[in-house]
Amino acid sequence: MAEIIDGKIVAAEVVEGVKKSAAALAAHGVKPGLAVVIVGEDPASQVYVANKSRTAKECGFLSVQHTLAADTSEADVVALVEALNVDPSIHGILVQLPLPGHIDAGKIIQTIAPDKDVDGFHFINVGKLATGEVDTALVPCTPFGSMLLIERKHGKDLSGLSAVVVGRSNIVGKPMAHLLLAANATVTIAHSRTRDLPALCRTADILVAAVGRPEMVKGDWVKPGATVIDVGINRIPAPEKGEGKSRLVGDVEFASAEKNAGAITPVPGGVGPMTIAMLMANTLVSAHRHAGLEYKGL
Ligand SMILES: Nc1nc2c(c(=O)[nH]1)N[C@@H](CN(C=O)c1ccc(C(=O)N[C@@H](CCC(=O)O)C(=O)O)cc1)CN2
Ligand SMILES: [Mg+2]
Repeated sequence: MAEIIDGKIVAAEVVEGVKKSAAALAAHGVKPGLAVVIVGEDPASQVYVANKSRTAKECGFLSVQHTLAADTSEADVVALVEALNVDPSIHGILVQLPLPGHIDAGKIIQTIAPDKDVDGFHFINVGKLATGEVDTALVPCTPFGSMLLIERKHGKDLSGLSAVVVGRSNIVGKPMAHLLLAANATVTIAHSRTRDLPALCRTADILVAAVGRPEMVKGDWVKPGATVIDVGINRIPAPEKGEGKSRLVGDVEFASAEKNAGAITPVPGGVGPMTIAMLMANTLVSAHRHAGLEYKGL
């Protein structure tokens, strides 16, 4: 049976480190500031945003939340982001996704000042990551957190290891592949058009599932001893828990995969908590950079 990688424990360690470093920054008169923008009332987004704001406060940050009505115009969201871009008390700006359909998420993301883009979605940060400038980029939180879990298992140098990333999203799949590549892994990105996906997955020493399809990756797709990072968070009906009840599952069929894997992240409690922890780390990094200070963390 696989070792279960507990993301809650690692995330708590990251947050603890951020707290200490934020306290040290206070001696320089710097208080990291995180602004979180949410448009509309998507219940899951509301929970994530509340967790982000709460964790930021726990870290000793200035935590500002802007809650906008679902019918807010794109121009008004742009204007808010532009105001935050020039607000010296704010070092990190995050616009919660998804946005309502009438707002072009790409336009909003490209409006965020790259040096405050703690989600790491701006073209500048994407380009830095893709060209190996990881040290000056802001790295997307979910892949960054996944990478930290992989590092805990395999160290920082993945030379000789083969990694398969299932999913090619801009938010997870592509940045994940770049981080693995930067760590010297031999990386393949797989997706819905990949031929014989099970066979490809079976070649992976590190298998990252980020497709958003409940329990798609089966246990017999996992090479014996592989490290499996499940990025999926899917809510599915759970009639066994009662009428109308649901439960969370990942993109990996956990019960069968844990029999083959050497180590595996659970859902919930794996990658999810790392996303919020790494957001804190990114905000801290940004606050250091804005103050002209070096951050030697993580
Ligand atoms: N602007 C952004 N929007 C979104 C991001 C993002 O990184 N930036 N990621 C996701 C949502 N997300 C954070 O925003 C997020 C999702 C899940 C978790 C998490 O801790 N999940 C728990 C389970 C939670 C539950 O019970 O529902 C877990 O996996 O243990 C944290 C953050 C989309 N939008
Ligand atoms: Mg849209």
